[in-house]
Amino acid sequence: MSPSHPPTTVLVVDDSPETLQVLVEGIQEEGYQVEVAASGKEAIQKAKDHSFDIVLTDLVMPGMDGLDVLAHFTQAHPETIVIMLTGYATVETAVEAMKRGAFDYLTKPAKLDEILLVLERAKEFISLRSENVLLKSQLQERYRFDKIIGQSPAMQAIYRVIERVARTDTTVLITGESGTGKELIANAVHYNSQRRERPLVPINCGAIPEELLESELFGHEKGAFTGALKDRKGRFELAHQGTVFLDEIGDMSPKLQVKLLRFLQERTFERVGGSRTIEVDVRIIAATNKDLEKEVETGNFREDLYFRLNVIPIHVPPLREREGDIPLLVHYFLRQHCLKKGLPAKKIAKEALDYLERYEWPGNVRELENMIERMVILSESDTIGVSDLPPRIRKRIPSPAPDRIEIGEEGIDLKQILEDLENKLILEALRKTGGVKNQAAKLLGLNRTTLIEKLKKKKLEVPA
Ligand SMILES: Nc1ncnc2c1ncn2[C@@H]1O[C@H](COP(=O)(O)OP(=O)(O)OP(=O)(O)O)[C@@H](O)[C@H]1O
Repeated sequence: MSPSHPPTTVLVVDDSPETLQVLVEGIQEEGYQVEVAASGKEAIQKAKDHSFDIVLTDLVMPGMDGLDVLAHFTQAHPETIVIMLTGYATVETAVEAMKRGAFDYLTKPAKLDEILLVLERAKEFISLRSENVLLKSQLQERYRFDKIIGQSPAMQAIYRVIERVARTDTTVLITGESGTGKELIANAVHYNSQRRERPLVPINCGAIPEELLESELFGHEKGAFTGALKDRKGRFELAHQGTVFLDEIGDMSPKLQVKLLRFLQERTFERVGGSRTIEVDVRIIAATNKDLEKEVETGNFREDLYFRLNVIPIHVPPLREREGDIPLLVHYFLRQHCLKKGLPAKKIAKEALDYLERYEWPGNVRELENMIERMVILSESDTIGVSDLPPRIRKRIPSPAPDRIEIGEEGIDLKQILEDLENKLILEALRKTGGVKNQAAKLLGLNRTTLIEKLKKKKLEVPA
């Protein structure tokens, strides 16, 4: 353990004060924080107020003996390490103590050196154990959102919201362009919540005609409409104690918006064609790629429903705005799709990856994944190169220079011309991206720091 850790605490339990005196001084000198107890009873009392890393106890004591002390600590303070001190006559009992969970034993009269050695080992054990706990929790951390790839600040902020919101039953509204991973996030919220053992029931409100959607959501009674041959539970009932994921909520008809609003307010509903009021306990996660605020303004979406849904908003940014996530996703999908197809793992050439990083990805992660899947199948070599990329991604910004430039007798200043051209292109990229250096750098095929260095060197002003 490094010196910055708090000192290891040791409780020495012995009924003979002389032994105690010598032991305590010696152990303290080595940097341990030592407490003493003259009986098992006192030890238990002390452990109520302090937590000890290590208990060093005599085996034979009047009243509670060392085995009793051991039994108490393994029960009440399983983290504490117990070491037995024993005379030759009771070595067998000490061995028995080891079987019952003691860390080690020492025979009396124990030399201080021996004691320190055992303490050192115990300390090492404690340190390894806590490292192990840490590693395990880091693993959990990693696996918690194992299907969502991305380390950009934007994604990290989303992970933090997921974590916080998963612990509650609050309604969540996930917005973002198509293919940004909204459904994946809805899944993460559900599977990290206390409802994880109960169903997550998704429904795409945009894909189902209104009449059908109503009965899908709320269920129907026999005879409610032609074709309703028997009673049927809706998704809300099926999701009882779980989560309902209402995808494409922005496409819901005004009539259903009213019914959904009532459900959100009262948590009760009637099946289509039914009069019995049904109560269910579900958490609602809704998602849309529409700008709901705009939809509210134009009267397509009820404002009151919008407020009910937008309790915790999660906005998923488009892929082109997630700094550094594209290479992570590319490698992840390459691995996944090669594995799925039983192919040896393929790599991607740096230059090809550069193109992918510069592309705008209007279809976001879905488009990226589909493209990688196709390339895995189509590319014949084990490294994907620029020629394997679809033409739309390979296209370059058209060169602003004409095909042929005359050079007169007087010659030209090549350096100056190139410098001017470079300046113009940099300014154009900055103008196009509203001065956002990150995006401008991408347009220019530079990394951000290179662009910033160039701006500084050339003393260029970022256009307003
Ligand atoms: N961060 C990510 N890491 C790994 N895979 C992702 C990520 N984001 C999206 N995907 C994958 O991309 C595809 C599209 O994601 P998803 O369906 O969650 O998007 P969406 O925003 O709900 O899309 P839509 O609005 O069109 O319904 C899925 O196959 C999903 O697994």
